[in-house]
Amino acid sequence: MSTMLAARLDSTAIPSPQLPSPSIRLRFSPPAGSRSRSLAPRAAASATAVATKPAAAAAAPLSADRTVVRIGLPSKGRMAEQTLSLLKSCQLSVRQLNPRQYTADIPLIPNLEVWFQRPKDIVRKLQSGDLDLGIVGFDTVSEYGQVNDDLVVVHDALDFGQCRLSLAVPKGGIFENIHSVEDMAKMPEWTEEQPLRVVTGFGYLGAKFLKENGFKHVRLLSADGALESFPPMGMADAIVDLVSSGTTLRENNLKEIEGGVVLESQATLVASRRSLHKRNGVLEITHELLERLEAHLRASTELMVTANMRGNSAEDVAERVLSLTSICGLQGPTISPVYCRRDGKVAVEYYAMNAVVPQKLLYKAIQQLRSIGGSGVLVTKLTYIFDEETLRWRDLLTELGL
Ligand SMILES: Nc1ncnc2c1ncn2[C@@H]1O[C@H](COP(=O)(O)OP(=O)(O)OP(=O)(O)O)[C@@H](O)[C@H]1O
Ligand SMILES: O=P(O)(O)OC[C@H]1O[C@H](OP(=O)(O)OP(=O)(O)O)[C@H](O)[C@@H]1O
Ligand SMILES: [Mg+2]
Repeated sequence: MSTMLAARLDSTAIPSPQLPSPSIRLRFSPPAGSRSRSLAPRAAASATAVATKPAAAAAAPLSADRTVVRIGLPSKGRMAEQTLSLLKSCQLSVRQLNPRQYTADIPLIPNLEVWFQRPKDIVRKLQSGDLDLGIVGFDTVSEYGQVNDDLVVVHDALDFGQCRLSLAVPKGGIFENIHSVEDMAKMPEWTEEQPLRVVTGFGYLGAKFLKENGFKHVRLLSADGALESFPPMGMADAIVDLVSSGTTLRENNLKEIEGGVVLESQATLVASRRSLHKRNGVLEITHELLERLEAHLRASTELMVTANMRGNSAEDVAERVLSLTSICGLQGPTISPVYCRRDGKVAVEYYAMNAVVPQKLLYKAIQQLRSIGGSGVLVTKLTYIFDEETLRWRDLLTELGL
């Protein structure tokens, strides 16, 4: 049975399990997709800031006697495996000698210690100075990262754990004709005596969202899991929970409504600002992680295609290849002669064409290459595409004032 706590939402306080006072600073950066997304958590709630930082939440001092850098990775749940697999794809395999141990290492980065922790504890330990870096969902960073503004989202889109924090209500009954948050806030059913009961594991974000959307009479209930069962059981009117495929909502006769997305989330790499500034090695390790992650994720949607083409010259082959819509390469295709021996002499009859092709255009590229005389087409996966510079790194330095 889930634990359940109740909090009343009034016009001044935003309850949060970890906040000593209702004065909270919520810091969202610009939406992902923009050039400056390196420090940019994606937030449907794009609003910046509510009030000031609570004095009691000032950052704990950094322990100077720790020389090793620490990264927190999810110890369990759906993100644990995908985090390890992403790191492995970047040649950063995590070596855990004993599965019952909470520590591990990454042989390629000797000064980095891995700590397996629950996602919310990763955020808390970043804030307390016990961790320097972490991989967690943006939802968790946003919910538990409000105590101080020490957290920096270094990579906002690690391309797994995609979900949204959303308000959902029963499909029928009093909600049958309710299709938007606006409609819902105006429902006459919610009174001081009988407030809207919303169950959520996201007390801070949920309360903030409801308040910003004009809900006056709300009773916030906190629960750990199976939130979707609360409305059908009559224990709550609505939920604020994570949605991915929407299956759990559907199976429980719940629906999302227009304007009800509180936050878009996916896995992020987060760092402690103080560690980046003050702890030896953190900035360098963050740079390497960021370079590898960004280059790997950039490469993950592309394939390298090599084909042999008959031609009179490299230019002749290039002319034909450049006429294809599916092959553009990074800077353009590379065309190089394939040497063979003819009548005792070195000759060139074929040229090899190399180009990076978006995965979704692969089949079209092969058809088009064949149509201009391409043969022996080889397709290889790419591990990395390193650009001239890592955009997120530049943004991080700017954010840190370096
Ligand atoms: N259905 C989902 N699809 C994709 N990502 C999700 C989904 N649910 C949660 N996530 C992401 O994965 C993170 C971890 O969720 P997970 O369910 O593994 O742990 P938890 O809910 O914090 O713990 P537990 O379920 O054990 O109480 C979430 O913070 C969120 O970022
Ligand atoms: O939209 P869907 O793809 O159906 O996913 C949404 C469900 O996933 C999460 O639950 P989880 O599986 O983590 O179980 P939990 O409630 O125990 O956390 C979330 O809390 C939803 O219940
Ligand atoms: Mg869960």
